[in-house]
Amino acid sequence: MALVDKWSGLWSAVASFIFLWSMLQKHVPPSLILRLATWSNKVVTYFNPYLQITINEYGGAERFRRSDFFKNVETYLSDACARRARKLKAELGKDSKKLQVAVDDHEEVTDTFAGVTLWWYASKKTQKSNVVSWYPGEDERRYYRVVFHRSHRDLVVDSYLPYVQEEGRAITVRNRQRRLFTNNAGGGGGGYRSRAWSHVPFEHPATFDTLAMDPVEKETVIDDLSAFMEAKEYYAKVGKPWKRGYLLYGPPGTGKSTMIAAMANFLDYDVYDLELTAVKNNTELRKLFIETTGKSIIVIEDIDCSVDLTGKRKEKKKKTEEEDDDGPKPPMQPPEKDDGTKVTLSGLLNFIDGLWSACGGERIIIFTTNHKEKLDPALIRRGRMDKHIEMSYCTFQSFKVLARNYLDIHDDDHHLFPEIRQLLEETDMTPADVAENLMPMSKKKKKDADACLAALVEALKKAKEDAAAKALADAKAKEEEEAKAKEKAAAEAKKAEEAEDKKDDQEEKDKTSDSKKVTSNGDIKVLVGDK
Ligand SMILES: Nc1ncnc2c1ncn2[C@@H]1O[C@H](COP(=O)(O)OP(=O)(O)OP(=O)(O)O)[C@@H](O)[C@H]1O
Repeated sequence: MALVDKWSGLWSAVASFIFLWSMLQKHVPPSLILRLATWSNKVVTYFNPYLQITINEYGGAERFRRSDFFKNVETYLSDACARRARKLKAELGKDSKKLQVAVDDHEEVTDTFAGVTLWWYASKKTQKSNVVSWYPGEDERRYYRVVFHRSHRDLVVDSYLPYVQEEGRAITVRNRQRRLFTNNAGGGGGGYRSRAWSHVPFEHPATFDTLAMDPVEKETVIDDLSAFMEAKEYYAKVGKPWKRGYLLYGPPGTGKSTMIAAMANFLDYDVYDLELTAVKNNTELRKLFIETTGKSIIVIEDIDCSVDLTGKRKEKKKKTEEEDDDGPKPPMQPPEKDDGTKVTLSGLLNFIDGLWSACGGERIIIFTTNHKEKLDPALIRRGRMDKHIEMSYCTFQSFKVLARNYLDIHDDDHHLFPEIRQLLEETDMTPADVAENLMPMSKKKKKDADACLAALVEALKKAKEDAAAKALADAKAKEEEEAKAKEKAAAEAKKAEEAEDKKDDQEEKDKTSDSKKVTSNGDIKVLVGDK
């Protein structure tokens, strides 16, 4: 009965308020109503201890683009607070295969930061526009609103919101589908909407666990990458762009590309595979670089074969040295010209450490080569290529990684291991060739570790025999070449000796005939010959 009384009291109060309000609107001028509303707002604000901050989906400098801050808040709330919400929505992200679950509109969730409670509220407002929207929902603008006690204003503005922004960004990076980019021929300069890079999802499964290489060297690379990732402030402090260069060198099939994939997976970076032969000139190269994003690895494979960047300076230098030895100094060599028709060494050096290499930050540049000695020293000096990593033939340590990957052998006591260790020390076989031997012989046949290892032993023995035969043939060829050279030198020496003898004989003959002339003529002038 008491409850019914309370409700009827409330309804009558509401009804009185509505009546009063309608009377007020009828009899009081609108300017006074506006002033009354402003005052009442002020009174409410004065007594309300809570503040609110709104983060709009569009607005400010980003009128036509979804605000990054809004996206980061959305990601943060989905990750940190969605579990506490009762109304959620699920969407398939643009770049992600993962289902993204977010807090639904008109739903409130709480969060705590440094012991302070905050309330988040998601909602949307409809744009008032005369223009008919093209897509359903286009005129709706969503926003997030955070409410907190006014005593925590500084904490929220200075610490909490930047934290939400950073966390949201980090979660986005963790969840995104990474991409493998390749440059389009012509640098994407083919008109409207043409792009410099095309991409596919990056799904290479290689990791440092599956990479076969010397464990100590592997650890050094991992440490180096970890230090790079965490060194944002250090690079800023010393005034260097946040980038690092790696040179991977070694024979084909030793795992250079596999190492790049392992690095990308370790760092969670995108990969830009730059095909230099498809780049027209330095301008295009610069454009390609500018269009890369941060948190990426830029790779130029087989740099020695990509463009003629290697020999020119050396040839010029050699020529200059030869001419120095032989006589007059040549005129100064002109610097390598950029006539806009090719990528030059200086263009590539600019690409690595030019001014614009600082934009975006957090980039790794990797060159690979099978012939380190062919590269211009300027290209690979420390500071440009900070770390040189040699990928070598398969060692026993590397083999053990491959045996674990391919055959699930986790201990060292397989009876064939000692023989394999011995053979690997005696012969050069790339990890690619070792891996090939560890693959199951046919799809139908069950993978048999013993059979695979036996096949590897045979392959190693054969490789050893082939190498020995080749070394023998090479030595024989060298011996024959040396013998031939010796023979040739001896023949030439003999020829020279004979020529010398002939010359001496002739001189002797000439002397005899001249002296005869003197005796018969008795004329002194005839002594110097026929002249
Ligand atoms: N060190 C390694 N660890 C694990 N697998 C390897 C390794 N080296 C080679 N492989 C295997 O051999 C294949 C070829 O290796 P990869 O392409 O990485 O060699 P590369 O040195 O880049 O060769 P190239 O110089 O010809 O480009 C890889 O797909 C991988 O299966």
